[in-house]
Amino acid sequence: MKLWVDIQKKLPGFTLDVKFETDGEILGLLGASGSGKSMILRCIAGIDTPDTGRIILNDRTLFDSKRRIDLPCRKRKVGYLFQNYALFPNMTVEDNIGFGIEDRKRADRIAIIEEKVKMIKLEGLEKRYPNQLSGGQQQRVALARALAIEPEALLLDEPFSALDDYLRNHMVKQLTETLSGYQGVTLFVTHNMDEIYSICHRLVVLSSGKIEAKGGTEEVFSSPPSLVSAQLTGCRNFSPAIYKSPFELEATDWGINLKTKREIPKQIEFVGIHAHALELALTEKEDNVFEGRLNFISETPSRVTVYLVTEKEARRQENHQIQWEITKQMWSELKDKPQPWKLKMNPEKLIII
Ligand SMILES: Nc1ncnc2c1ncn2[C@@H]1O[C@H](COP(=O)(O)OP(=O)(O)OP(=O)(O)O)[C@@H](O)[C@H]1O
Repeated sequence: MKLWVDIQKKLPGFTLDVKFETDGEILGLLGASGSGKSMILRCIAGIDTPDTGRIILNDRTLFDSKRRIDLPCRKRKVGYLFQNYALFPNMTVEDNIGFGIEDRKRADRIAIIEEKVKMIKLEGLEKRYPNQLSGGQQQRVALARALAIEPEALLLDEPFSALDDYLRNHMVKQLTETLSGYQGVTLFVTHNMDEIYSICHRLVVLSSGKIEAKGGTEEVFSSPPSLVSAQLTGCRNFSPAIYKSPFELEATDWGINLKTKREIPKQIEFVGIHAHALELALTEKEDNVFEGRLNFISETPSRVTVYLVTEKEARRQENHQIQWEITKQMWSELKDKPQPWKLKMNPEKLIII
């Protein structure tokens, strides 16, 4: 199973220009709103047409501008799960699922619908209309409809964006289970990095219609190659950086020198560290220990984000904050300890850009 995409499309104020390929693993497309994620899916599905380029699914050319090939949607064998599910409101669950397979023999069609209803665990609700289903159930019907055509590629466009947190976690688990039995290519679009991290093995990071990073999900999250890809994969702490030696840099906004595990290129621009990767220092002798003072905190029900200013920055009366994300438990142990606190940036966790 293989999908190969190399497409360009120009619109007023926006240019899409991407090239990537993917096989049977789930590929995530991560990008901010307006970065071109849906447009890529629409071009693969045949709903939108690139200006130039090629799209090849397994050994079939879906689109080739030079050879003037542009297969219609229904011949592409591509299943599309839209952001808002786009179920037909006047059709029952079974008719929605069977919509794309009306050309099949009646008995086959009934068998496929039955199998898909079972897959999404909606037995007994076949005669219901979409407005008689919960958001999560509607989404499962939309997934069943996309899979009923037995697609070689499945395109999922922000399938969880309309769900609340509880249902979202539940659906992520369910979708992963359903997809584990699916043999085709899957593209999963979202701007939610947690979803990408838990669902996708590989990742393409998009910004303004261009690819900022691609590779294994873990690898891109731990070593994003650009500032934008680091931000999109959740890094909130950055400082401009100056090369000092192959394994030492100066983080100018934070007023500290840092040792690194990875060799630093002379043209280094930024250093970053994830908010959850900061640690309390156990001894002064460790690498990359610095002193920080509390500026303020923000809380969620389970985590606390501590906004710190390094001691040097405080003296310079600068205010480049460092975010440190910790558990509530850790915060309750930390908050009454005398300041400045001694923290460290583990050399292995530094992101070098
Ligand atoms: N028909 C169109 N005419 C002009 N510009 C368009 C058209 N369709 C999309 N765009 C622009 O193309 C860009 C990419 O849109 P796209 O819907 O692919 O973004 P996205 O990354 O999926 O965003 P979101 O996460 O908000 O859905 C946007 O800047 C959008 O305004």
